[in-house]
Amino acid sequence: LSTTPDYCSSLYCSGELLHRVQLARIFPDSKSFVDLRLVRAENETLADFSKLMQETKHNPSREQLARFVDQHFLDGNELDEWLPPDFDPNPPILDQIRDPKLKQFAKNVIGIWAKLGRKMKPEVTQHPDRYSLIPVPNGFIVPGGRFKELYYWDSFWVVRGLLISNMTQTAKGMIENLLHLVDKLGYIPNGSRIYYLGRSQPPLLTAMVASYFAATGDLAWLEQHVPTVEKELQYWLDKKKVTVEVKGRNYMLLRYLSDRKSEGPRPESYYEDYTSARVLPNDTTREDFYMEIKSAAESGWDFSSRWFVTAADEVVGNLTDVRATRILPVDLNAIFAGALELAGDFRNRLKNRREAQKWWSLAKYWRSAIENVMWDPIDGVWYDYDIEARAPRRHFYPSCATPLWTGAIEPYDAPKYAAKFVEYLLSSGALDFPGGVPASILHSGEQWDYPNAWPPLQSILIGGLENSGYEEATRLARELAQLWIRANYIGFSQWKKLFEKYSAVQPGHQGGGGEYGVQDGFGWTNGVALELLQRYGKEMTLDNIATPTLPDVYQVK
Ligand SMILES: OC[C@H]1O[C@H](O[C@H]2O[C@H](CO)[C@@H](O)[C@H](O)[C@H]2O)[C@H](O)[C@@H](O)[C@@H]1O
Repeated sequence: LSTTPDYCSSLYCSGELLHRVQLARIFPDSKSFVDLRLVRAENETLADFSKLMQETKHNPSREQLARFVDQHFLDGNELDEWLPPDFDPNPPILDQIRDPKLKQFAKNVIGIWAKLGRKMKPEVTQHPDRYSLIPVPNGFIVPGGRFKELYYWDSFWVVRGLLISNMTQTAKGMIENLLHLVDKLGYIPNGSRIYYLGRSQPPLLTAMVASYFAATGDLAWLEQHVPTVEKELQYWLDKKKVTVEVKGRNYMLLRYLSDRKSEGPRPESYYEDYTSARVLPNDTTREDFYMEIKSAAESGWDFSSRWFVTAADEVVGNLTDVRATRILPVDLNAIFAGALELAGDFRNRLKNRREAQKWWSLAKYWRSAIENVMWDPIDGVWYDYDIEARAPRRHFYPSCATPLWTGAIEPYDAPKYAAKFVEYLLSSGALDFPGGVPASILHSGEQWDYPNAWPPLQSILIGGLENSGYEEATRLARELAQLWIRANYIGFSQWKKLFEKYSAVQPGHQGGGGEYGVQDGFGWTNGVALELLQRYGKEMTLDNIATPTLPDVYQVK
């Protein structure tokens, strides 16, 4: 890893070989090819490919390319299945769950940790140049399905679920893997593959460290890792900060922005990006498109109407309308404001008062920027802000609850915000679905839009309402938690699976849309289910869950 640059320059990320193989559609999922390992060194593979190109007069057939791949690449198989040593099928959390069916469900969810554990094979560290996988020192939990590596923001809900399951060592190992990546690269890539270099994901490392510290009180561990935590915060400040002028005042906020050095289509979705870009007029617009797409992927919301800016100001566009870099996202900034406050808390615990003050005042600044740029006092909600249009993006997305979730508001203001926010939510139509709160109420065909309901978004919305301390909000939080657990339970009873995303319209059914089939496992789904069962399991029963009646317009035919 010491030789890994901060963006990817190998054959896994660019060049003729990648281009030819991905466009030949040898694999139905573009990610399959870039997950293969090399049989021989990269330069030898490229030399053989040059020979093939010469022999075929630069026009190899699909069969010739397939044969080349077969001879020069192997199924990665770079991870061993790993039973986390602290796995306990019956942790104490189960005693806190009243309903016997839900208790059994929680036990099943916990059992899945044993199936999702992976550890790097020693060969990966010995020959890192033959793999797209980035080595990390400890065993970890993968999301599941095609996602067989570590993902940054997924890890937040996985770590929380592990802590609830009493798997403190595994949680610690996962966080230390992420810290290791910051030490080596200066930031955490989207996932632990070199093709994800140059883009990150929502900055939840500080919150993970806080969760681990809250669970263990391990001050020596905190002291050891605080500099790395701060290094990551500095990366976001250095690379993604932008100044925006609103009502005559300048504010500094963050946006998602992938590294310009990472050119071309996303390697793991090469065919999809390359074909989307075909309609664009020239290389410059195509490069801009690739950069916007990677920046949107950095948000974790890949893809969503959240990032569409259409010429005719239509709500729903297509992927060439993605303009993520001009949008200031509520969730990113609220997560960052929360992280700044936590960094101050860490320094305070370590008695570094001056350092603590520095982070706390930056956190206060960020909270006030969020309030001034994103809070809409009339609608009673936080909106993403479009820097170029100099206007808020007035649509419902569950990310609007993130300031309440991360405490990115002044504590004394929480009930005031929450009262208005609850009114907004109730009138938005977003709570009218029996299978959970959808990612939006806009039907774009993208996976982070209606009708998909995502586990992390339920966690943010429910957690935000709960944190506000406002009675009506906490009541709503409880109802939404019941609805979500019911949907998870129905799905598990029928398919014995937990999905990456669900349908908000048909409780327990898998979600759809986007560029790959739905995956199961699933890391963050397990984590969120356990979080809600821990918080509400004492009173929650499957019998007292009222199902909202779906408005006619959304009925499934
Ligand atoms: O291969 C397409 C995209 O897949 C990932 O995104 C989705 O899965 C991740 C793992 O669960 C999740 O973190 C993300 O929010 C999902 O949208 C990947 O992160 C993308 O970069 C990739 O292009």
